[in-house]
Amino acid sequence: MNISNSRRIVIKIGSALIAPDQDGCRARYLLTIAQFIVRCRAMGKEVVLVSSGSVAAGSHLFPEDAKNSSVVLKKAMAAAGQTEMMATWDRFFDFPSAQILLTHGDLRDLERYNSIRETVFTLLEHGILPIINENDAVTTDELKVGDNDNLSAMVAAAADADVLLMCSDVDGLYDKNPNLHEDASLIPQVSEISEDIYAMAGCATSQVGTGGMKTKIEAAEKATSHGISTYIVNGFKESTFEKLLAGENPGTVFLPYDEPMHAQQHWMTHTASEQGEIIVEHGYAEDLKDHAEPLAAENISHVQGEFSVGDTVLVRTEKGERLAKATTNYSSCLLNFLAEQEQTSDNGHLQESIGPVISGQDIAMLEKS
Ligand SMILES: Nc1ncnc2c1ncn2[C@@H]1O[C@H](COP(=O)(O)OP(=O)(O)O)[C@@H](O)[C@H]1O
Ligand SMILES: N[C@@H](CCC(=O)OP(=O)(O)O)C(=O)O
Repeated sequence: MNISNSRRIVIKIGSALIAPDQDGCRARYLLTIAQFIVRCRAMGKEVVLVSSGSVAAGSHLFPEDAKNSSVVLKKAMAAAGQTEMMATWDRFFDFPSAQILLTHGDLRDLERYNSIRETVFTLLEHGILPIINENDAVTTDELKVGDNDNLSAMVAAAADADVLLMCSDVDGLYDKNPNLHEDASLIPQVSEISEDIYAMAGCATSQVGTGGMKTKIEAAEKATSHGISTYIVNGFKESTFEKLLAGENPGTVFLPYDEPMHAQQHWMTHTASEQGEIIVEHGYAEDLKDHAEPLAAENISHVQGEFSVGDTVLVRTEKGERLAKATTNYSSCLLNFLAEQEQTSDNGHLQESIGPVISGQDIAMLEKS
């Protein structure tokens, strides 16, 4: 899938494009991108914008030495800069735009995840451009995504997009950092994201970037597993967007999985956070590596953490090998109770009435790490 034959596109814009001088938002590079968005919509495509830049836009309101500041000041910068960033985008369009601020806490809660989907779909139905950013002002270490590359991939999956465009300050993924190596070569296409691909990615070197190339590859892994064609392109070049509209690849394209994960499995694998752990016995662990099958209480060695029915849990071995993430049908309290009962009576009848601890279709196998 490319831009010319796509239906719904998520475009991620990095900080360096919004606030290139780290001195408030600048239209310098945004006009071309705004025109691209307008042309996509005129072609009948739906667009969702994930925009970084609130911290970079707000930093000039604080003392110069605050730029490498504490988390608290960065949150204040984000809150102040978000207003400026939204106003900057809104000035380019003669159609309305809408602000959506998210944390990972929102995305990993299935009820809130579905609520986000409903809001995005409703905005798109009414011709309103959703502009999404991480809610830096309220997020915490435990709740945050931390970079808009991964956020844009989660948004693309939630929005059922068919293309994710990550616009950066380089042409695409190179075999090594092009800002540090003159002999770096651009990689036009990635059909499988392997450890070798990750090994090429260094960190951000711009003054304002957060994610670097590693987070873009993580994002590509999330999006392609959901069947989304993912591009890393140079947002600073006008030619980038002309080529995209012509159906060409101006940067690096990550090809989508031939057999994408089902939506629920994708959400569990890439967005949900495990609320606890179920440690399984060796026999079940070995069977699970072949195929996902229901988990019964007798296959459980023990549980860790506290979780409720319907929560996402990690299924792992005694040695810590992460096997799968799954939706549990039993709370940790009930599983611990069953474990105590096992010594005294047969609780098989209880399981017959409730069913398996984990149903086969609620298991998302994890890639061997
Ligand atoms: N293998 C690589 N290919 C391309 N860029 C790389 C690579 N490794 C590290 N980088 C760095 O990643 C930067 C892009 O990430 P980042 O600064 O976070 O951009 P953005 O703000 O657009 O997300 C590039 O400017 C480059 O310095
Ligand atoms: N929520 C942050 C996003 C930070 C971020 O991911 O920046 P970048 O690596 O430039 O896309 C902000 O608006 O500054």
